[in-house]
Amino acid sequence: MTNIAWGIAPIGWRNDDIPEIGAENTLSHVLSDIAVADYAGTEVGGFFPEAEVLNKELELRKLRIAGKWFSSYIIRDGIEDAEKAFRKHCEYLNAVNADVAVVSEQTYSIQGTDKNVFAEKPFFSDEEWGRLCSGLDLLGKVAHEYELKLVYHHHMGTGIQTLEEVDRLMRNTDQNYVNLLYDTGHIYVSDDEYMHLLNKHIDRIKHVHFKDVRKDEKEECKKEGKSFLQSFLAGMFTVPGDGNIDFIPVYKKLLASGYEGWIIIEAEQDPNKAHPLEYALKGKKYIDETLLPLNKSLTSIQ
Ligand SMILES: O=C1C[C@@H](O)[C@H](O)[C@@H](O)C1=O
Ligand SMILES: [Co+2]
Repeated sequence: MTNIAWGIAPIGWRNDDIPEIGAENTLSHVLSDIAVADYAGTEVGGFFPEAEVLNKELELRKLRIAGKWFSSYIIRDGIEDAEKAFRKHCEYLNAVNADVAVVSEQTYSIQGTDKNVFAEKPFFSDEEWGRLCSGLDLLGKVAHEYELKLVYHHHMGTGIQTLEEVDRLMRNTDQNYVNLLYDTGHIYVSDDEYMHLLNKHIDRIKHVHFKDVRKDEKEECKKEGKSFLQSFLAGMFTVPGDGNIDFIPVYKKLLASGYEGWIIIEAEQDPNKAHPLEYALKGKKYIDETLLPLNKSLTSIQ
C-alpha cells in the first residue's frame, strides 16, 4: 500500500496562460472527464469558481483538490504585498480542502511572453536571491498556519529553473517551511535530465507533477527559439508514457523514499490537437499498467 493519490491538472483542457484555448470546456465537462478517467482529484485552474460552488461539483464526482498555483512577486512588490495575497490564497485552499500551495516567483518571468524560453530566462542578483529566500520562508510559515504545505515550483523561463538554481533555493530556505514541487517536464527541458534533482532533493519533495516531454519536439522548439507558450502549443509536452521521460526509475525512487502525497499528471497541449479525455485516459492506462505494478516491489522490500 502507498499513500500516493493520483490526479490530473485541468491544464490539458484549459490553460491559464492562454485563456482562449479550450474555453468551451466548462468546469462540469473537465471534472466529469477527470472522474471518467478515474483520477482521485485535480488542481484548481484559473477558471474554477468560488469554493462553495466548486465543492458541490467535486462532491458529486467524489473528487478532491490537491492545490492551486500562486504567482508570487516577492522581488518585484515586496513581501508585505505577497503575504497579503498569499493569505487570501490559503483561505481559498482551506475552503476547498487542499493540501498544498504551489508557489512560483514570477518576477521577470518570461513564461507568458513571446521570448525565446531556451535562451532568455531571467537571473536574480544576490540581493534579490536573499529577499526571495527570506520571503519564501515567511510564506512557508503562513502556509503552515493554514495547515498547508508550501511547495515551490521550479519553472522554465523563470529565475528558478535549473538544477543549480533549485539547489541554491533549497540551501537558502528553511526545510521546515519551504518544500519542493518536482516537475519532471520542466527539469528535463531545462537540464536534459530529471533524476539528479529527484535524488538530490527527495527529502524536500512534497508534491509532484508528472509531465512527459517529446524530445524531438523539444529540440525543434529550441532550434527555432520558440517561447514557452509556442513550445507547448507545438506539442513539446504530453502525458506520461507518451514521451521520452522514463517514469519507471522516477516512480521507483518515490516509492523507495516513502513519498506520500499527490502525483499530478500535467500535460499542457493544444486541446484542439490533443483530445483532453483521450490523453487523460492514455496517462491513466500508463499509470495502471506500467507504474502501479511497481508497488509490488515495494511490498517485497518491506
Ligand atoms: O504547474 C504548472 C502550472 C502552469 O501554469 C505552468 O505553466 C505549467 O507549465 C506547470 O508546470
Ligand atoms: Co507543473
